[in-house]
Amino acid sequence: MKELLTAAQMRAIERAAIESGEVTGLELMERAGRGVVEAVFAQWPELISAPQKAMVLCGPGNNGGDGFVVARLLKARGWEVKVFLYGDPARLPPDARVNCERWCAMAGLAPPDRAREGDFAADLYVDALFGIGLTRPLEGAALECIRTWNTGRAARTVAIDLPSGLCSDSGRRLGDAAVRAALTVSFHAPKLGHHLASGPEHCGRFVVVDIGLRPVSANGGLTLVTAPGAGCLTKSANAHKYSNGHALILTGGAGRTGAARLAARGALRIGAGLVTLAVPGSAQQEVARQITALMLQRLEDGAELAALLADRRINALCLGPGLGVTRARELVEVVCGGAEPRPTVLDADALTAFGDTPEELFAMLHERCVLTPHAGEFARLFPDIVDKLNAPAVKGPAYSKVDATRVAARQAGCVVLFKGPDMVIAAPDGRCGVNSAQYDRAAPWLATAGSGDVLAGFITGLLARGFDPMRAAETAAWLHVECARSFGPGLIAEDLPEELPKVLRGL
Ligand SMILES: NC(=O)C1=CN([C@@H]2O[C@H](COP(=O)(O)OP(=O)(O)OC[C@H]3O[C@@H](n4cnc5c(N)ncnc54)[C@H](O)[C@@H]3O)[C@@H](O)[C@H]2O)[C@@H](O)CC1
Ligand SMILES: Nc1ncnc2c1ncn2[C@@H]1O[C@H](COP(=O)(O)OP(=O)(O)O)[C@@H](O)[C@H]1O
Ligand SMILES: [K+]
Repeated sequence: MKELLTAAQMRAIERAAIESGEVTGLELMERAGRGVVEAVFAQWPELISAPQKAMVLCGPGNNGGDGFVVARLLKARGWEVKVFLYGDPARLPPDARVNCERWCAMAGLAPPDRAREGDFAADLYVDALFGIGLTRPLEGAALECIRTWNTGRAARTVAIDLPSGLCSDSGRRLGDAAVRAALTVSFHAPKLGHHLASGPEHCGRFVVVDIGLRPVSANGGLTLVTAPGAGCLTKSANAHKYSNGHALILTGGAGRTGAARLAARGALRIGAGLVTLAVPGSAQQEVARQITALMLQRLEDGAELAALLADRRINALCLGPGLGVTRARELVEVVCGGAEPRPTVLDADALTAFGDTPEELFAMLHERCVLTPHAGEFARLFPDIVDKLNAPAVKGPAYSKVDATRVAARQAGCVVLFKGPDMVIAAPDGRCGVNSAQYDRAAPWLATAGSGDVLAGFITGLLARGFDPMRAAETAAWLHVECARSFGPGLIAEDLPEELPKVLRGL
């Protein structure tokens, strides 16, 4: 598990290290600047051989301080470096001021309106305007300069810590402009904003450098979802099929069974011992023609479902994919309303069915449910939360997808998995993970019809295998992205379950 930090947590870690006497703020700033220069040369090796020209835009805080270090290190290598300061040198914080003075002893400073005149076409542009300290939109000369960089010549733009204009805790632009970097170099650990919302689009390539701070676990359980332990998905040698669980997936009527079949295939591939599709009579032939290892059970209505659930070996359910909203509404009430409710994934139509009456759904849900809304479904169930998320971000820290999903999980009383490349998974107890399909894990091929149905099936299969809901959702989501990356271009939803064995072998 890799932690994702808020700006406040990062500051606390830095403060603790400085107060303990382990390191000075000045030394941390030097390491940060050195880390940026090394990352720049790793990204653009063509800059190493001969001195080049750099333009460094420093801001009024410690992000600016890092910029002065970078400027000095490049100049020491013979580069021609121009530094522009947005702010009053006399009001810089102490470490940044020391580095500003060191720079001024070597060369001059210019005001930022000069940084956009275009009289100095640089080989490298360094954004050291704002990092984790940005609290309001860019304005004045800073804004003008960033706009020029974005529209103009600045192909090699490196952002120090965070592209200026981006909120560190939410990944949202404060106001409407933020640096579009080709490379972003952050320190110690990724921040939320590097992975959420517009963050990845602005960061370009993203690198975290070690500046010698000790790992501390102080963030209330917010992690980047990473590979599950190799052992947790194996099957025990002496298990029989029922010890791996029995998942029940409910389908809609004729012509609408594809989505549930995709989910069922996913549940089976991820290792549920048995998977049954519960099908209305109208669709029985259609489904029977399509399946082999999957089992089929005719099921017309809620009364028949209640009777079927007398079989306690059915230990996980999936409702929603292709179910139809009328059937979904009836069946969800049976599944969630009964005594001893079972682990259940509610997706697609099972969520839409309660779009007008989310409170009725929440009243039935229990802590072993998992809701898997995409943005549209999330907005129908949690309109107030989405209003906050959609309100213009003008003040940092801005309301984030993590805030939204955490509140949704508390309201619903169960795990909520909010889809997207910046997927957030939250439990009502505050645990929260971000399954980021970005940077090295980008999986754009997942934007294909039916991929969400497979994800619902993966989660259901893991619930059947006895995973707790939060772990089932995180593990399934991680594997889902890995299947897409492993298959690559041309992926369609059917390929995801078929790619899973290869991904599992690689764990
Ligand atoms: N926290 C740490 O552990 C480390 C921090 N370092 C650097 O320090 C940075 C954080 O420094 P700071 O806390 O000084 O924050 P910043 O340098 O990001 O900027 C904060 C300053 O800008 C002002 N400000 C915010 N929004 C503004 C706007 N729109 N227009 C004008 N002024 C605005 C704030 O009032 C504050 O004075 C990090 O991003 C990183 O680059 C590094 O030196 C390494 C270690
Ligand atoms: N560009 C993308 N990058 C990574 N993952 C994506 C992207 N677009 C969609 N996804 C993922 O694909 C799945 C789509 O689910 P959903 O919207 O429910 O589609 P469907 O209903 O067609 O199955 C989700 O897991 C979502 O997170
Ligand atoms: K920056």
